[in-house]
Amino acid sequence: MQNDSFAAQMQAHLQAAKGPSAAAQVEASARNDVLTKPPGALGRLEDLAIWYASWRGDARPQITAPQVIVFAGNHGVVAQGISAFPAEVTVQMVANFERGGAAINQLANLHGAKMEVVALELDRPTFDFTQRAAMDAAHLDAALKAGWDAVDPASDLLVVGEMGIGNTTAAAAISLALFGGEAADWVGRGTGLDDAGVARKAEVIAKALEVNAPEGPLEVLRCVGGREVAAMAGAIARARVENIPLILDGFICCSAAAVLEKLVEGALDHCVAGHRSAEAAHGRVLEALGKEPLLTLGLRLGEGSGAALAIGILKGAIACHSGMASFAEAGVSDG
Ligand SMILES: O=C(O)c1ccc[n+]([C@@H]2O[C@H](COP(=O)([O-])O)[C@@H](O)[C@H]2O)c1
Ligand SMILES: Cc1cc2nc[nH]c2cc1C
Repeated sequence: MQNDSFAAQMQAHLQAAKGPSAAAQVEASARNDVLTKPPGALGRLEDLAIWYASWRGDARPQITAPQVIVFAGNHGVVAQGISAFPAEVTVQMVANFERGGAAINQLANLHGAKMEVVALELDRPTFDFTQRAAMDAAHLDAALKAGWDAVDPASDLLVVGEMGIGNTTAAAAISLALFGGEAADWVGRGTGLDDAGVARKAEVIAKALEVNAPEGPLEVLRCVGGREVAAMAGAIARARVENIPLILDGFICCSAAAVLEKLVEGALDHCVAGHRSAEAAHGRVLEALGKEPLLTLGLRLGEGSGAALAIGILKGAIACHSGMASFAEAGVSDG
């Protein structure tokens, strides 16, 4: 093979990936039509159930093996003063995840999801992307592969989350590069920047794109992304190839996902948006991806927390779809 980089292999896998099962979709829709409820009365839960069934190739599925993966990375661009918190919080929070003390641990436990934490070279932050590319090709490949390998192919639902002080700046730079507009459209407070900090962040991402001028989605990811962002992209791609439905989290997760959609159209068809974060630019990314969020609760935590909360909604949809009686079975008159 001429280009045997992991990134090129991942792209080829995405291009060759199968879609959902049309037969399961037809069967699940037919089942939905005869369940004991007025037509459409379960609203979006009905669409969710049919979508999930078609991706699993099973008209009456169960969710028994959800997986949550939290990727962590450090960012050289923190030297530009773009976060309200110091970089050491990333490694400290990884220890907290490992001890079970973070929000994501509680939400994963609540929904019976197994959770893994993948820390990506925390003592080797990416390069400051206002000076040069954040990663070289080998760094990008290693991070994509770490994400790809972290997915358990036996999972039946995936949530990918992240922890990385400075990563809303990376997500903003990615979004500006992929979708255009003004730098100011894509920056927000992150962990709690003041107005001056947000203005500085806009200058930082504008400079990053001037200095790097990345061309193509994978170059955008390499130049202004980060290890945990690339790992999320690798995991989302693997889930697509394995037909594992995935719930997207906040701004950083969706910027990683957007790289894939720009790379291969339809790469996110196995994804539903778990929530809309309070980071304003997240709503813009969701709109650009055509994804309607399930929840809008003002969360801006990351870690996969909004997506993990939405596991309950998807489980509710599947419990109704697969467990309810039909009109005929229950002896209820239909309309
Ligand atoms: O998921 C989101 O939309 C989100 C919005 C704001 C902040 N975060 C989290 O906060 C961290 C990044 O914030 P910052 O200000 O350091 O760029 C990182 O660990 C993210 O998980 C996450
Ligand atoms: C404490 C803390 C927890 C987090 N979880 C995800 N991002 C975070 C950022 C901070 C600062």
